[in-house]
Amino acid sequence: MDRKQLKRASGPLTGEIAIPGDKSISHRSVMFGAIAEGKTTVTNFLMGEDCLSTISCFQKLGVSIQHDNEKVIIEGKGLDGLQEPMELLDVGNSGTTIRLMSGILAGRDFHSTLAGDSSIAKRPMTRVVGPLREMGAKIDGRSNGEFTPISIRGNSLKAISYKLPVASAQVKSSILFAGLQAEGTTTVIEPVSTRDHTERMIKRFGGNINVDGKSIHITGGQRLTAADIHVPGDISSAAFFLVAASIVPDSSVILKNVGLNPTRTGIMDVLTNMGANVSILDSNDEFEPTGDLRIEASTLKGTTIDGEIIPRLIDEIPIIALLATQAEGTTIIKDAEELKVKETNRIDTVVNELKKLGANIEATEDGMIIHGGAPLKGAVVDSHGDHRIGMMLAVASLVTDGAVILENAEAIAVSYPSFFEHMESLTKQ
Ligand SMILES: O=C(O)C1=C[C@@H](OP(=O)(O)O)[C@@H](O)[C@H](O)C1
Ligand SMILES: C=C(OP(=O)(O)O)C(=O)O
Repeated sequence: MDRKQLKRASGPLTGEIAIPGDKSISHRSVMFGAIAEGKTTVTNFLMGEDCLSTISCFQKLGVSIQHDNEKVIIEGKGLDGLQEPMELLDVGNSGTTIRLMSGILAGRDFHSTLAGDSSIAKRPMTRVVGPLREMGAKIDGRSNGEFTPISIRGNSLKAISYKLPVASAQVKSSILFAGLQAEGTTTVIEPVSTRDHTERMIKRFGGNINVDGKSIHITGGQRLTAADIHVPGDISSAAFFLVAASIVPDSSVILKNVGLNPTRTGIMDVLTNMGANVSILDSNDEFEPTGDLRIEASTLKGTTIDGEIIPRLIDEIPIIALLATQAEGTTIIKDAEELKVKETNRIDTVVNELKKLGANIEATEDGMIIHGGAPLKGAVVDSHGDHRIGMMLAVASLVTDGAVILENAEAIAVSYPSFFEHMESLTKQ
């Protein structure tokens, strides 16, 4: 357990940093590289613990994967190249790993067992187990497959048409991976659009996928071919410094190489609505759009965040809650009940930890209400093993009167191992 003492910023945040690779895209680059035919080279891969769990699971499935810093080389032998693992597939803390891999394993004719840490053990799996069983996979697990460990005996699959009960890119992607192996055309219908990295990557690896509004169609039996992937920086990681520079007076920071896929840029819309001073300096539209961002401190006002924007910023809600404590007026976050099934119940952890710092914040059934302007003070706070809560609290320490002691700070390595280095580089005068 790592206890870290953090201090208020002694001046503005200045300088520039290159944001590390996107977690969602890094996971998918290994998954597609492993099931495609040929050598896939991935650059700017996120060396966070979650993505390393994905690499280790595919190595246990017999895939040769080498990595050296942010470069990963995967020798794909097609879906049929995956082999029955001799060991448990340990997904660590990563929901994306277990949910997406389940879709791949559902169509493989062998047995595998997946489990992870104590947080994964509490996260719901029926959302993927249900549709994968409908397609023909045999899956069992604790509480009839709702919780890990889950074991999968893959099978020949049949296509389904599936209306997602929750807006979840993980569930969508899991079914698309199974659909790639099923007989016929699988359709997934989303209630609200979610991140589309899987769809983009299927095309990048030479596959066919048809997106018609919120309906996505994929035909089984396709063979994918290796591709080179340069992973853009993670906007969900950039979000912590977008907020830090917005709330520490006189700051001016440049964040290089940030992924700007429109299904992920809800934070930019919220910053703009709240009066933040953020601009895109230079952008590039490759298979995933990217750009450099400039952010300067400004006066902020409260806003309402609800409806279709929620999946576009779901992982940024903890840091948006902190932003709202520094704004004039009230911020209301609604339609975000999915926060309850993340690494922690992020409605409760955000509210409880920010209250310890003196924030005027209350939990609601599907979000939270934040009354801005209450001065924040030092306290002992806890990430509860949730990387995004840990980083939000570390950013909060820049504006508290008095030191913040952060318990379980090590969780941050799940998605942003160089977070404290970057924070130091921007805060040193
Ligand atoms: O597909 C992905 O890479 C992710 C989807 C989201 O989860 P849900 O699909 O459960 O909303 C997000 O919270 C998670 O961090 C990554
Ligand atoms: C929810 C997250 O990830 P996962 O579901 O992959 O654990 C996250 O990174 O905030």
